[in-house]
Amino acid sequence: QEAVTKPNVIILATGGTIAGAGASAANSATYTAAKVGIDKLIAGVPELSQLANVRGEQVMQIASESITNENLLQLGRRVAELADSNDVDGIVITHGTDTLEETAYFLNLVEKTDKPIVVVGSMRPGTAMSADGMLNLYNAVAVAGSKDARGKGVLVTMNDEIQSGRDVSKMINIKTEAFKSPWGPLGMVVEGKSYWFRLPAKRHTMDSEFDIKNIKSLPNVGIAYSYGNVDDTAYKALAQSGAKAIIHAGTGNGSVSSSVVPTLQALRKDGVQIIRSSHVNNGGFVLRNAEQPDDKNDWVVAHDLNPQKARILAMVALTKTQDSKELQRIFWEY
Ligand SMILES: NC(=O)C[C@H](N)C(=O)O
Repeated sequence: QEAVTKPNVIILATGGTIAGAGASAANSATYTAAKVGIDKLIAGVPELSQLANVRGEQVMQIASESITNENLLQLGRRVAELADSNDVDGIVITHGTDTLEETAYFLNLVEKTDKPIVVVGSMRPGTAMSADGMLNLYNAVAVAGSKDARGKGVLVTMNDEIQSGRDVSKMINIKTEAFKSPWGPLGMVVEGKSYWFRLPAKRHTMDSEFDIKNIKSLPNVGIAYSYGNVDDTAYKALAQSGAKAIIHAGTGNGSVSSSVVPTLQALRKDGVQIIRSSHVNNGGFVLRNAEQPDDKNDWVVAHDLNPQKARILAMVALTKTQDSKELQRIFWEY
C-alpha cells in the first residue's frame, strides 16, 4: 500500500462566534464571541488529524465587527509569511462572520501565493445545539489541504459550500445558511472531499498587482448609506474626517439623490474619490454612466461589489494610484 503524506495546514485564529461561548445549549444567538482559544477548538474536532497535520496559532481574539485596518494588515502579513514557508501547504483562518467577507476579499487581493487560503466562521457558538463551527472548520481544513484548491483565490467554506472570497457575502444573520454569492458557489465540500463547479473570473492572488509586502498602511475610506429623504451630512462628515474616497452605498443602480449630487461633485473637485456602489440585498450591479454621468463627474462605479467590499478594494487600490481612470480599471478587473 502506498504511503500517504498528509498536508500541513496552519489554522490562524482571529476570534468570532466560531470561538464563542454561550450560557446554555439553547443560546444560539445570545453568547459572547471570541472566548475559546485555537488549541481548544482544534482539540474539539479530533477528525482534523485524519485530514492534515494541523497546527494552530492565535493571531488575535476579537469579534469581527471590531476588526481594524491594522488587524487586517497584521493578519495579511502573517498569512504571507506562512505561505512563503516550504512546510506549509494550506492556511485556514477562523474569523467572525460579520466582516468575514471583507477580510476574505482583502486577502484575495494582496496575498501572492497559489496555496489554498480558506476563511471560515460559524453562525452558532460551539456551546449551542446544532453548532455549525465543527463541520465548517473540518471542511475548511479539508479544502486548505487539497491540491485542487490551489490557485483559486481565497475561499470561504460555510454550510458545506465553497465560495469565492471575492463574491461571498453574509446575507442573513439568523440562519446557518448565511453566506451566499450572487453568482453561486464555486463548489461543495462533502465528507472531507471537494467537488468543483466553476472558477473565479476576476484577478486575484498570484495574478494581482497588489502585494501585502508593499502595503505599509491603508488609507481612510468611508461608506455613506443612501435612502429616501437622505441629505449630504454623512458625505460631508466623511470628507471632513480626511476620507480619500467615499463609497456611496446607493439605492438601486447606485443612484444618487438630487440632494446629494452637488456635494459629491464638489468633493470630487476637492480631490476625494467618489465610488458608486449599491446596497440592494441580493447583490448590486452598478453600470457606468447609467444612473449618473460618471464620465462628466469623474466618479467611479463599484461594478458588482457591495459597499463594504468596495471599501476594501478602494483602500488597496489607493495604495498604488490616485488616478480615477486607474481606479475604474481596477474596479472592473478585481
Ligand atoms: N457569527 C459571528 O461570527 C458574529 C460575530 N459578531 C463576529 O463577527 O465575530
